[in-house]
Amino acid sequence: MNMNPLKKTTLATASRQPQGEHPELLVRCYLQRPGFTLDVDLALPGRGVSVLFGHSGSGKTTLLRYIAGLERASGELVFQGQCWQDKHRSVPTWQRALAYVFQESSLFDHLTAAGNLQFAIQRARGPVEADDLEQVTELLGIQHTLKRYPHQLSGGERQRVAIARALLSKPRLLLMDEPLASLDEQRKQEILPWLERLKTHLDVPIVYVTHSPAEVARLADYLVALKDGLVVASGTLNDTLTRLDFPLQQGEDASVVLQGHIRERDSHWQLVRIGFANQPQDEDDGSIWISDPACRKDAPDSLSNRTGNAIDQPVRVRILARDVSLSLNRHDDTSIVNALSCTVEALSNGDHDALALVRVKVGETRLLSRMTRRSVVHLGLTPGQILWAQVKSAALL
Ligand SMILES: Nc1ncnc2c1ncn2[C@@H]1O[C@H](COP(=O)(O)OP(=O)(O)OP(=O)(O)O)[C@@H](O)[C@H]1O
Repeated sequence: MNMNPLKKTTLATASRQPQGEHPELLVRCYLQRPGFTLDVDLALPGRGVSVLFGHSGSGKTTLLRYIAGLERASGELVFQGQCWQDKHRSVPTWQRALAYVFQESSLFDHLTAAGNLQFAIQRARGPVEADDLEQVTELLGIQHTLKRYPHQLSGGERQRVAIARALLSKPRLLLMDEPLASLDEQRKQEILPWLERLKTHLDVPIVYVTHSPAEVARLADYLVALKDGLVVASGTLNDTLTRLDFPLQQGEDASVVLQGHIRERDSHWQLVRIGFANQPQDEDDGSIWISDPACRKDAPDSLSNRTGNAIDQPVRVRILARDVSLSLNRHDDTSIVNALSCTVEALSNGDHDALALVRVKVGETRLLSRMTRRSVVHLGLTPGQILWAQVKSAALL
């Protein structure tokens, strides 16, 4: 679906330019409250999902509301070459081509789901064809909800209708403020695949607020970490997650999220090979074997080996730093299937005095390994050193 093909312009100054992307949203914002200052200078890419991540009170919602024109602050805001705010003017929210999805679905209770969608269609920024309505309801899997009122829907269904309503207003930018926050864990797991579909099928850039590492791993293409109103890191998902000082990397959950493709299936041992290089034949950038998701009892049809369409399917894989060990020599006398030749890039102290975090490079792919500082000294690890990374397990997201 291509409801809103994006016009590409290059706007950012070099210092704020997101790598590998055309910046489409330039945000400079300065706002002071008692005990809190938001001071941000960012260039966000014009496609995919940019996640604003940070602890409670770090300023995520305030920044999103500023982009929407709901928060007064000094600064500058330029979206696709259009100035929404500078020191002379502030374009009102209704004139900004955006839609906002809140934590709670905010549907009209007296209207059915279809009525809520019609409300958006009547106020849309451009003509909404019958096809658009069909595509959006299919994309979010809400066809069965259309005749029902909000109180007759589950929390996840209500949120999906709210997202559909936002899309049918034909925004050129979608802002989502913790859209899963009001849902229990099971509902979150239900709705995440729909959000993943959204990002794959939609040409509208999304700015998404969350403090959930799981949502970052599944949805983010570009990541901005906020702390006490300041940007402490920003960049593509892989660049930020492999920074040793990134807030998400402190603790047991330190991990990288790699984007790759299913390259090969071993039906005898029920394993698949995930390659991280762009070319199927190129294994230099790393390639790991994991248990075949199609053989799980709850495997979705799209991954099923019976359909035969899974090879070359793009996937995301999360590898925890604690599941990666390093050794000077390659060992074949181990139960660990994946051994990758790698180069040490950087080392830092871990979240505990006894622990260290080591970043290694396998071709162009970066992994993190969490180990004791004693092991670092024992192996004599230094940047540039060539050794072997053993990946104990990896999760297909
Ligand atoms: N309307 C308001 N008036 C005054 N202070 C506010 C207001 N809204 C938020 N704040 C304060 O501004 C700071 C940033 O709040 P904000 O809601 O942007 O953080 P957040 O990162 O989105 O947090 P959370 O994850 O809990 O939603 C906090 O110190 C908060 O207490």
